[in-house]
Amino acid sequence: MTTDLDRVVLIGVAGDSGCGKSTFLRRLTDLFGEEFMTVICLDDYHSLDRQGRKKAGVTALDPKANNFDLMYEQIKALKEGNAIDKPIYNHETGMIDPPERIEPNKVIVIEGLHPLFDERVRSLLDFSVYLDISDEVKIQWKIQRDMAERGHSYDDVIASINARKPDFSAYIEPQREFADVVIQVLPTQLLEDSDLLRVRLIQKEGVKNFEPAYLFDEGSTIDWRPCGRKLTCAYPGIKMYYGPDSFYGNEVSILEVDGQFDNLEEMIYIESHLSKTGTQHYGEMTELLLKHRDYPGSNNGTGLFQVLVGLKMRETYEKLTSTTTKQPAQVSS
Ligand SMILES: Nc1ncnc2c1ncn2[C@@H]1O[C@H](COP(=O)(O)OP(=O)(O)OP(=O)(O)O)[C@@H](O)[C@H]1O
Ligand SMILES: O=C(CO)[C@H](O)[C@H](O)COP(=O)(O)O
Repeated sequence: MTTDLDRVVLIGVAGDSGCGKSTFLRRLTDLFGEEFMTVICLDDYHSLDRQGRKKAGVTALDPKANNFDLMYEQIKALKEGNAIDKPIYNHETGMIDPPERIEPNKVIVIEGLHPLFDERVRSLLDFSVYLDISDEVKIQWKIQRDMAERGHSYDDVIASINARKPDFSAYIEPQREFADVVIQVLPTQLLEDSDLLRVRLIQKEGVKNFEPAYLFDEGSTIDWRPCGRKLTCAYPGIKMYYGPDSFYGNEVSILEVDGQFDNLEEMIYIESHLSKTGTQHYGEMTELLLKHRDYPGSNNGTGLFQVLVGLKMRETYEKLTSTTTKQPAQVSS
């Protein structure tokens, strides 16, 4: 087929199941538009179905249960502007369904357990994020969802997290090293036994087409307590941090928010102290948060950083597409 797409931009969203990938993708849709963004769930590249995994004694997180050759070939084809016939993993039956045709699009997002696992797939990505949820928080979120919506017991939830843990540590978590940004979600340091969150945005330095966002003064180290006249906060307030660090031996800069925002309208105060956010007009970040105040995490650092990472993805997209000189339409067999 031929396509008039000048440049297909490929984004990777990595993380365990139940770590907020769908919420993040809904926020991305606001920025790219549903029509121009196609999401591919990498569960569709499971090579073993549920029964096959049971027989082989492997989990879906194990590379042996996934077809990375096909993943690479198909993602590469999409990036080159060609349509693919992608397999479908059916979560209801646990079986592999007949394939579906996927056309290339301006933005292709590959999301799931392994977008950064295979070196060949990784090399195709234009920007990537890893959603890094600490065990304590993962348990909290899974309990909320799986007990309330899926009828699982507390013990089921803990058992399923524990059963996945060895493969998660072996195959999923190490992908953090390769992400351009990591959104790390940890329990608060402001109070003991609280469900408040401390959220860190770990931004890799030196990545092409990506300049990390910063607070006040680029490259310095800042501790900021923004609560006061311009930001109302309930006890124990909010603590923000910005500074340089190293992560898997890479130079990074970290932005951090610990605590919860009481009045989302006042987010403009925080936004006006952040720079290189990728916004296209003053207050855009606050507007995007306010648009979906009902999404989980909108009143803490998870929502704020998901929006910020989305804006940086859009900025990367703009940079890549504005520098592309128009190529003749591709012809493939
Ligand atoms: N920022 C957040 N704050 C609080 N809870 C959250 C947050 N993000 C997600 N959750 C909780 O985790 C659940 C799973 O979120 P989401 O569906 O976005 O994750 P997912 O990674 O797409 O999951 P899956 O792959 O299992 O579909 C939500 O229903 C919600 O209960
Ligand atoms: O980690 C997962 C990603 O969503 C799933 O557990 C994996 O895809 C297997 O799915 P299922 O449990 O429905 O067979």
